[in-house]
Amino acid sequence: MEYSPLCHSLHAFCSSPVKKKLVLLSIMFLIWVYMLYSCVGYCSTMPSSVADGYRAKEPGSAVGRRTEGGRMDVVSRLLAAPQPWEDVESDYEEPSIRTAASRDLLNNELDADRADEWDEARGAPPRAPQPSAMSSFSNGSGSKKLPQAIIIGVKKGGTRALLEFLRVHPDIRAVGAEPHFFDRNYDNGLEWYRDLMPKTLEGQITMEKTPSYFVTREAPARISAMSRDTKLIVVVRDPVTRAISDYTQTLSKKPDIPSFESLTFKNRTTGLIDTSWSAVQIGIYAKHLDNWLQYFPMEQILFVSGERLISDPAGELGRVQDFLGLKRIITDKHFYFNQTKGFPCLKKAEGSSKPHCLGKTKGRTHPNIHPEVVQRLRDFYRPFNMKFYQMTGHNFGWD
Ligand SMILES: Nc1ncnc2c1ncn2[C@@H]1O[C@H](COP(=O)(O)OS(=O)(=O)O)[C@@H](OP(=O)(O)O)[C@H]1O
Repeated sequence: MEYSPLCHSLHAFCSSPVKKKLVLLSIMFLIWVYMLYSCVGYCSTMPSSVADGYRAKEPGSAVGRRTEGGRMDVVSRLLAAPQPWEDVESDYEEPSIRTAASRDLLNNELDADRADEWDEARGAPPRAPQPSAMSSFSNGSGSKKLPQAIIIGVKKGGTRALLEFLRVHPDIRAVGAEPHFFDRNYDNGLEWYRDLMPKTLEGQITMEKTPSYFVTREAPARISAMSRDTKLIVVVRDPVTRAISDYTQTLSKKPDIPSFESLTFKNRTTGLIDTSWSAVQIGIYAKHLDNWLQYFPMEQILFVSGERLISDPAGELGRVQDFLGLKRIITDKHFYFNQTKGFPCLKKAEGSSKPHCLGKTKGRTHPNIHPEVVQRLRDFYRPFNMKFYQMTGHNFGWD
C-alpha cells in the first residue's frame, strides 16, 4: 500500500478512543447543521400557517433581511425562527412574497402611510400547524388556490384584528401580508397572486385582506373577473374616527405633516371639507359601495362593524363564520379583554398556548381634535352615512 502522510496522521489521530469520539461528534454536528439548513429551506415553501411561525418582517432588520433576488438569506431565516412571543403586528410581508414584483410591493408598502404595516411587524407568534395543515405539510398534499373570500376594507376599520381572529378557524387559511394584487400588482397576473396563497385542503377557505381595495375603482371588475362568487367582507368604522386613526398613522411616520384641522378643510373660514384628502375620501362609504354593487350583489358582501368587533368580537365573528358557510368554531371562549391594550385579544393565537394581542401600532393614542372640527366632519358624513345604512339595511349608529 502506498504511504500517505494524511492517512497516517488520521490513523494516528483516531487510534485514541477520546479522539475517535471527537471525530464522531464532529460528524454528527455536521449532519445536524445540514439537516437544519435543509429544513429551513423547506419551511419557506410551507403553507403560511406553518411558515407564519418563521416569518421575517421588518425590512432592514436582521430578521427580515433579503438577498438581491428577494430570497431571505439563511442567517435571516434562522434569526426569523420563532422568538418567544414577541409583540406581533401582522401587516407584514410573508416570506412567500419574494418575486421581483414583490420588491415593488415592498416599495409600495413603504410609501405614504402604508409604511405602518411594516413598522409593526417584528416577529410572528410561533405557530404550530393545525391538524389539517400538519397533514398537508407532512404528505405534501393541499394546493394553492385563489381566495374565495377577501377582506376588501376599510383602511383602519379593524381589518387586521378580523383576519387574525379568523385565522384561528381550522377551515380558514389566510395570507398574512396584504398582497395589494387588485390595486398595485394586477399586472403580475393571477398565477403570481395564487402563488402568494397558503396551501389549502378540500373544504378550507383561502383568504387575504387588502383594505385599499374598497376604494380602488378597478378592484370590483377585477375581482369579479377572477370569480363572480368571491365573498367580500368590509369592516366599517365611524368615518370620523377612521379619518383620525388614518391621520394618526401618517403622523407617526411623518411628524411634520400639517395639522388634522388644516388638512380637513379646503377653506377653514367657509368650513368647506377637502374631499380630495384620502383620510376624508375613504369614509364616504356609500360612494365606494356603489362601485362594488355594479359587479356584486349585496348578498355577497358582508359588513362587519369595527366598533362591535371591539365590544363584541365573538358576535361579529359569528356573523362572519355564517357568511363564509363555516361552523361557528370561534366563540367568546377565544377572547379576553386586555385592559392595558383596551382591546379584545386572543386567549390563544393560532397554534400557540399564549395570549395574543395586536401590536403597538393598533390602538395608538389619537391626537385631540378640536370638537368643532369633529362636529363639522360629523355633519359632512351624515347624509353619506344615512345612504350607507339604507344601502346595507343596517344602522351602524355613528350619528
Ligand atoms: N382587537 C383589536 N386589537 C387592536 N386593534 C383593534 C382591535 N379591533 C379593532 N381594532 C382597531 O383596528 C384599527 C386598525 O385597523 P386596521 O387593522 O384595519 O388598520 S390597517 O388599515 O390595516 O392599517 C385600530 O385603530 P386605531 O385604534 O386607530 O389604531 C383599532 O382601533
